Amino acid sequence: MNRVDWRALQGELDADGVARIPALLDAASCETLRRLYADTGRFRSRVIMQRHHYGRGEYRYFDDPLPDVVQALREAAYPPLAMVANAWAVALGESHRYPPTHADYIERCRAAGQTRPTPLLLRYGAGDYNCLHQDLYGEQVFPLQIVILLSEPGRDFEGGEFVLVEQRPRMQSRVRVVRLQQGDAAVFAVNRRPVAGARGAYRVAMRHGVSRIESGERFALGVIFHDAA
Ligand SMILES: O=C(O)CCC(=O)C(=O)O
Ligand SMILES: [Fe+2]
Repeated sequence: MNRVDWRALQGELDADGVARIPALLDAASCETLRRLYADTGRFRSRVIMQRHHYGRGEYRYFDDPLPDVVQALREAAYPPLAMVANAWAVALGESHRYPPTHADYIERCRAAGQTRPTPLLLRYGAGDYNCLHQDLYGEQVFPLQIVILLSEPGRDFEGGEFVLVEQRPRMQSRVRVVRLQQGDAAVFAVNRRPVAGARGAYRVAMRHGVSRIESGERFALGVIFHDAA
């Protein structure tokens, strides 16, 4: 995490609501995380997406204690992202502010009854997809999250692109495909973000999802900063 240029990333997030971090994890770490999927004792729950009309595929929410790499990622990425989150709150005229450390923020989630960890591993096979959605789990919402692709496109799977859709006021929706390679991360807006307009900032709603996996198997790690009720 030390090599991440947070300043540049903050600028990209302000401009686009999404930023890529190339090679955040090396291939060995990706493989280790991918293999954890079968280790059912590490997870608090499993979701079969088609049962809830979330798409097709499945995911598992990690239980406490989180894997070291996930815990470290949450702690290291939170402070620079909280600066963006606070600037967005100011721009949107919202009064809440995010505390400087993730431990402080988790205390706030706990006080709101959001005590269950939200980092997750997702597994998709051929024909699977993830419908456009927002990862909201209670009143406490940290407005940025991270996804890391654990499989290699072209080698492990085809299709399965991460997409973001922006709904701007009185305009038609706009889609962005974020091309990731194994180990790359995307940082993106969870539910809304400010966009500078002629008369101050306006609010843009964001949703994300994954297009159909055409073949092979695709794993991803999702790191969400608020916990769940
Ligand atoms: O599989 C993906 O790339 C997206 C997963 C997702 O929806 C998330 O991490 O919140
Ligand atoms: Fe998601």
